[in-house]
Amino acid sequence: MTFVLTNISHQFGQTRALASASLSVEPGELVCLFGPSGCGKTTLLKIAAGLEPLQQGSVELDGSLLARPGQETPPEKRPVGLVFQDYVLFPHMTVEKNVAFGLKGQPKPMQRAADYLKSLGIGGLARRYPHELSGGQQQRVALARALARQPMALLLDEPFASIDVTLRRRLREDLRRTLKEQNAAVVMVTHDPEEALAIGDRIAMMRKGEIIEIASPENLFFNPQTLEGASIFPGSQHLPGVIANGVFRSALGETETALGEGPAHAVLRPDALRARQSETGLFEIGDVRFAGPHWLARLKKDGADMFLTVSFDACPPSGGRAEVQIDWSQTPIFSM
Ligand SMILES: Nc1ncnc2c1ncn2[C@@H]1O[C@H](COP(=O)(O)OP(=O)(O)OP(=O)(O)O)[C@@H](O)[C@H]1O
Repeated sequence: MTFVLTNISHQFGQTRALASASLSVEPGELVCLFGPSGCGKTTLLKIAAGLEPLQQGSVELDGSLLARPGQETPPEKRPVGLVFQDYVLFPHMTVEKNVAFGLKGQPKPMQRAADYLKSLGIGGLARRYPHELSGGQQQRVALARALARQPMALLLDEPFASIDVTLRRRLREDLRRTLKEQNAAVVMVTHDPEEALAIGDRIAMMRKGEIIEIASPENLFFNPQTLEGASIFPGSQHLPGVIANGVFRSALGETETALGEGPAHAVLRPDALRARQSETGLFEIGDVRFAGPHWLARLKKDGADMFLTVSFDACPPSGGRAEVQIDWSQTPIFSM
C-alpha cells in the first residue's frame, strides 16, 4: 500500500508552487513535509488528495493510479483519509454522526465512532454540533473521522495547529501509535520542527516547491545533505564563513573541509558549543535567561557583528565575558 507521488509540478498563474516533487511513503510510515511558509507543502498534499487538479506528474496508491494529468479519481473515491484545515465537519450532524458518516455499511458504526472520539480525548463531546466546539476540538473530530475509516493512506495538514502544546504532544504520540497499528501510509504537513522530529519516521524538507532532502531524524542529525536538514534541530545556529585551500574559516575559528572554495555556513548545534566565563574571553555576555535546567545567554563577539546563544550550567553575569569552543566534528558545513 505504498503511496507514491512522482514528479509533481504545479503553477498558480505565474507562481511556481511545485517543481518536480517526488515522494514515496511505505505502509505504516509517517513522513512529515516540513519547510518555510509558501514552499508548497499544502499544494502537494491537496494534489495528493485530489482537491487540486494535477497538472504534471502522477499519484499512485498500492500500485493503482489515482491521478495523472487529465485522468483523476475524485477525492471521495480515493481510499485516502484527509484532515485539512479548511476541510470542515458537516454542520448539521452531531460529532458522533460526523465520525460515523464514513462508516456506513460497516458493523457498529456508532460504537466505533465513540471509540475513536474517546481515544482522542473528546468522548464527552459526542452529542454536540460542530459550532459548539472550539477550533482544537473540531480538529480532533476531523482526525477521529479520518482515522475511523481506517484508510490506506492519510493526509494531514497541520492537524494540531489549534491545539495547545501539552495536549498536542500527547495527541501526536497517540496518533503515531494508532497509525502504526492501522499500517497506513501517512503524509503530514507541519511548521513545527519539534513536531516533525517527534512524529516523523522521515522528514521531507521542502524549499521553493522542491523536496530537497528526505531522511530520518537520525540521518538529518548525523549525515545531513542540506543546510535546512541540518538546521531542523532545536537551538541550531548558522555560522557564516569562507572556504579556501581546504579550510573553512569563520569568526569562531577554522577547520579542514573537503568542500569546494567559496562562501559557506556551518550549522552550530547546542551540544557542539562549549562556553565558559573568562575575563579574557572574546565574547560579551548579553541577555541571560533560564531554559531549565541550563541558562541560555546571548553572546556578542567584540569587533564582529556576531551573536550566539549558548548554554551555561550556572547563571552567567550579564555584561561579563565568556569564551566559546566548537566541536567541529559535530558541526556540519555547507557551501552556499
Ligand atoms: N489557490 C492559489 N492561487 C494562487 N496561488 C496559490 C494558491 N495556493 C497556493 N498558492 C501559492 O503557491 C505557493 C505554495 O503555497 P502552499 O500553500 O502550498 O505553501 P505552504 O508551504 O503550504 O505554506 P504555509 O506553510 O504558509 O501554509 C505560495 O507561493 C502560494 O502563495
